[in-house]
Amino acid sequence: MSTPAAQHGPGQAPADGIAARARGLTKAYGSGETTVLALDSVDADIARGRFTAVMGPSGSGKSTLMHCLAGLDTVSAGQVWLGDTEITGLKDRELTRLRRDRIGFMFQSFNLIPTLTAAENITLPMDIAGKKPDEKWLDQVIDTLGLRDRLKHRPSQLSGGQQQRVACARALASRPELIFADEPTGNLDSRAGLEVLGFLREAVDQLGQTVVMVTHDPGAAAHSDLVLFLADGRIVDRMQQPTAEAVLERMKRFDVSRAAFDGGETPAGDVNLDKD
Ligand SMILES: Nc1ncnc2c1ncn2[C@@H]1O[C@H](COP(=O)(O)OP(=O)(O)OP(=O)(O)O)[C@@H](O)[C@H]1O
Repeated sequence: MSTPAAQHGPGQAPADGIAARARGLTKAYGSGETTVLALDSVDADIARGRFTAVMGPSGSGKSTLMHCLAGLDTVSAGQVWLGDTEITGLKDRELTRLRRDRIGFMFQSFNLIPTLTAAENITLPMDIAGKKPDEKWLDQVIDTLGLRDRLKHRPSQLSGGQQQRVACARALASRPELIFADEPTGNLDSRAGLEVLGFLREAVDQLGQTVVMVTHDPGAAAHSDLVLFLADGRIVDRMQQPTAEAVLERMKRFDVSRAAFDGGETPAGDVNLDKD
């Protein structure tokens, strides 16, 4: 599914159908003996109009990968494209504009403004950008998310699930090229979590959006089209059309290899450490 890095010069457009692309993406924190290699030469393609989940043990680099793909963090080496724009090397101001205009974000903690109504929260990023929302699209998003009768409520008057639906509508409002969701169900009970996952699925299937979701939950990952598994800063496996059971089984193998490693033994041997 990937094209060798050598085929891409700086700023050269990636092929159609790819919403975001990373080549040789490397991120190190700190320096000298305390250096942590959070991402180790990652190659990844995020397919347009698809729902991609990112999973892996704690500290494997999931958030760092998302932050680097979204232009929220600088990279140590390698290249990242959003659509046909190479974002590695862009200046802060250009990155801010790119994130505002082309990317939607959802976080575990909703990040809504408490003094604003649901409607105001949904359009806030566009208001800040001085852009008028496409009313037809916005109506469709609000109806798809079942928020029509909650628009005048403030976040404190909404349940967690409703607040996350508002955050989802905010992410969708500008019809972004890519939505990044970082543990979007982490603060929700299982029923509200399922609802939000269902809406993300609908955003992909019915509204044609592209979603990348970081999660620890195999059940949540099962709503995606493709799971990327990270371990020690590398993509070590991919699973198409995942089921919760298959994802859980795959995650257990990380535990086995980690336990063996911690015990000073050779890892179980069934973990696929091949990149791409
Ligand atoms: N700002 C930072 N400074 C130093 N090290 C960092 C920083 N951010 C992340 N790291 C390290 O980089 C590695 C990857 O972190 P990251 O948060 O991407 O992992 P993760 O898979 O998202 O973890 P979790 O599932 O626990 O959220 C970890 O070893 C972490 O300690």
